[in-house]
Parts: sequence; C-alpha cells; structure tokens
Amino acid sequence: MSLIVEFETHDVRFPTSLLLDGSDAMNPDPDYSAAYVRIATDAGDGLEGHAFVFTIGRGNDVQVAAIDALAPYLVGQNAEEVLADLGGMWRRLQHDSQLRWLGPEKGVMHMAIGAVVNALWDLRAKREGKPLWRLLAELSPEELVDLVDFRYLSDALTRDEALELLRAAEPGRAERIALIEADGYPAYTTTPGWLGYSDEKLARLSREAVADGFRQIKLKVGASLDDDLRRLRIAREAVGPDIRIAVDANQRWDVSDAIEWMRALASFDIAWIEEPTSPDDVLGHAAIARAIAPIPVTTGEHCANRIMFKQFLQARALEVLQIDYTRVAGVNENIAILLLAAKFGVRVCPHAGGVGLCEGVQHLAMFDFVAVSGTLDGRMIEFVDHLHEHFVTPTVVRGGRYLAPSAPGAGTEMRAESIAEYEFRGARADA
Ligand SMILES: C[C@H](O)[C@@H](O)CC(=O)C(=O)O
Repeated sequence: MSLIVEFETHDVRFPTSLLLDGSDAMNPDPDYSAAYVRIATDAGDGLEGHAFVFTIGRGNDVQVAAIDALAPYLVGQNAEEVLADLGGMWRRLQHDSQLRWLGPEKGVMHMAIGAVVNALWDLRAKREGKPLWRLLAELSPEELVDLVDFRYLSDALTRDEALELLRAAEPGRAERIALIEADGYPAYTTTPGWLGYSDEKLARLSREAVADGFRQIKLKVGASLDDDLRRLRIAREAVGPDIRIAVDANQRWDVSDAIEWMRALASFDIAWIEEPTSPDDVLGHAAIARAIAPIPVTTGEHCANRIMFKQFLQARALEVLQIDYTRVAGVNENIAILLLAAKFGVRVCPHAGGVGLCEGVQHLAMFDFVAVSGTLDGRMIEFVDHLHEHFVTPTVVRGGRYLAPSAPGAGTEMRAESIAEYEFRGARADA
C-alpha cells in the first residue's frame, strides 16, 4: 500500500514572444500559461502524476491557488484506493458542498478538480505502463460508466443508454487499436491562421500546411470583416478548392453580427464557424446554426461542463463538438461528454490551441474512436505548433495525423527544466 504524500503546484508562463504575433479576436496578446500540479506517492517507484490547467497569463496564479485548495483532499489518501476508483474521487470532489459554492461545476475550482483528476489518471496510466488512450480503450463498458456521474444528464443520457452505446462499440476494438497504432489520428492545423500574421506569412504557412499533409486549416476571424475577406481569399488561393478552411471567432460576435458576418464569408466554402458568440449562449448558437446552415457551428473550448454540452446537443446548437482537455473536471467528465456526443450522433473535433492541450486531448480522441464512437468520419484533432518541446513526451504529428502515443501516461508531464525556467515569480501583472 502507498500514500499520496506530495502535492506540488507551479505557476508556469510562456511569454507571447515565444508564440505568435497576436492570437485571436478576443485574446490579442496572450501569455500561454499552465497552472501545474504534480502528485507523488511514497511507493518508491519514482512514478508521479502531472497535469495542468491551460490559462492565458494573468489569471494563472488564481488557478494555481484553486488547485492548492484541493491538497487536503489528496494528501494522506491511500493511492491504490484512489487510483482504483477515480470515478469516486471525481464525484467526491465535485459533490463537495463547499467546492460547489465556487461553481457549481464551472470556473477555476471546476478546472482545478480537472487538473487533479487528470494528474491521477497520468499516474494510473504510468503505473499500468500504458498510454492513457490505451488504458481507457481497454476498460469494459461497466468500468467506463462507473467513471461517469450521470446526475443532471438522465434527461438526455442514462447509465443504461451509455452501457448500450459502449457495448455496441465493443466489437472491433482490437482492430481499431491496431488502426490507430498504424495510421494515427487525423489532425487539422491552426498554425497559418493567427490574426497577427502578415498576408505573406498566412499564404506561406497555408501552403506549408498542405505540403505537410493537413487536409484542413483554421483561420481566426472577427476583428475586421474586410481583413477576413482578404485573408480568406489569400488562404483559399494558397490551399486550393479541396482543402477545408474552418474559421474561429473566439466568442467575438453577438448573434445577429455572427449571422451577418458568416453570410459574408459563406462563399469561401467554410468548414465550420467556431465560437461565434458567448460559450454560455446555447439558444444563440442554435439561432446562428439555423440562420447560416449548411455552415456547421461548433464550440466547446470554453464550455463549462457536461450539462452545458447536453443543452447544446439537445438544442441542436452545434454540429461539431469541441472537447478541451483542461476546461472541464478532467478525463471522467470528458468521457461523459464523449458519450453525449455519441448519443446525439455529433462528431467530436477536440480543441487544442494552448500549451499542452495537444499532448493531453489526443488520448481522449483516440479512446473515443476505439471504444465510444468507433468512427473517424469528419473527426480531427486541432494541432498548433508551439511549446511541445517543454513536454517529456511531446505530441508527434506527421503527414497531417497525430501518431498514437506509446509512452505510459497522459502525455501531460512538463520537463522539470522548463518548469524551472518559466516559473512565474513576479508580482501579479496589472489587470
Ligand atoms: C488564446 C488561445 O490560443 C485561443 O486562441 C485558442 C483557440 O481558440 C483555438 O485553438 O481554437
């Protein structure tokens, strides 16, 4: 038996100068940051759980403080019992009445629970000697539904319906594991699309993306309609008619603006419009989806929890669902969201535009293919080409596809040298 004895956090911030000349319409100059947590036991095996919440800079100290507040729930606990019942641990943290008061189930405390849950999954996968996607994909349907809290979901997805979905997907698991290991998982890239890039850089990166095997690129939009029209002309010219171009407004518009703006861009054969308005506005997304059909509407990177995703699906307010590795309460909640998407027949294209998100979310997408949806149709994981060098097992994307991780763990362990170099020690910057 071993105990959880170490619970260590770090405020890690990567200056924007490392990244790009301005990011998107709502985050013009972000420092990519990680509110990082490391969990260790006294097992003496040298194995640790590492995870983080992705933030964009000045709020990272607040997020770290929220994670620190969870230490008393973990330190001193029997590690084997905790890792054997991660559904129970998630529900214990999520149902805690005092933690719920800081939510419920949204915001920095919800994401702090997610970081702790994800770090425990990283540790469990290391102990089992498997990449997380493989560990999850080999759990039985009964083990998988035990990970999920179906409270608030039963009007859309019951435990029995989830069991039925998972059992129906059991045949072919071995073949799909082999397929993922042989061919990887499709990716698309946002690398050409950041708002601060010159027209020349946009055209060059778009051509390079096609040469690298990507079949879809994504452009940030929403700052200026004239600029968006010009940039889409340049991108379409650079990639040709067969490569898909998605656009992302990062919550910039009101509903009527979104409809008007997207109608102006429709002639460029848009693959999807991402975050057209507030991530809390389910009915707004539904109105936009109806008005601009057949352009698909998508959201998810700021969707607070499985209950919000449920409503987006019930209202037919999105046609593509974008899970995010650190926005909700960890692997368990993301499994609930993947089951909801499968129930409603909605394709999942995970968000990954941030530090470490590619490394983490690839595991969930591969698990979904093997054990939940059983399909790759129209599905792809976002890829952004920065900061992977700071991870012990960085994402590998080749020929427009994520190669299946083989190293044990969740891929979310940062190199100690990077944490030391980019640990934020200053005073909190002026708001
Ligand atoms: C600030 C983040 O980089 C954000 O722009 C990422 C994002 O919206 C995406 O990758 O999509």
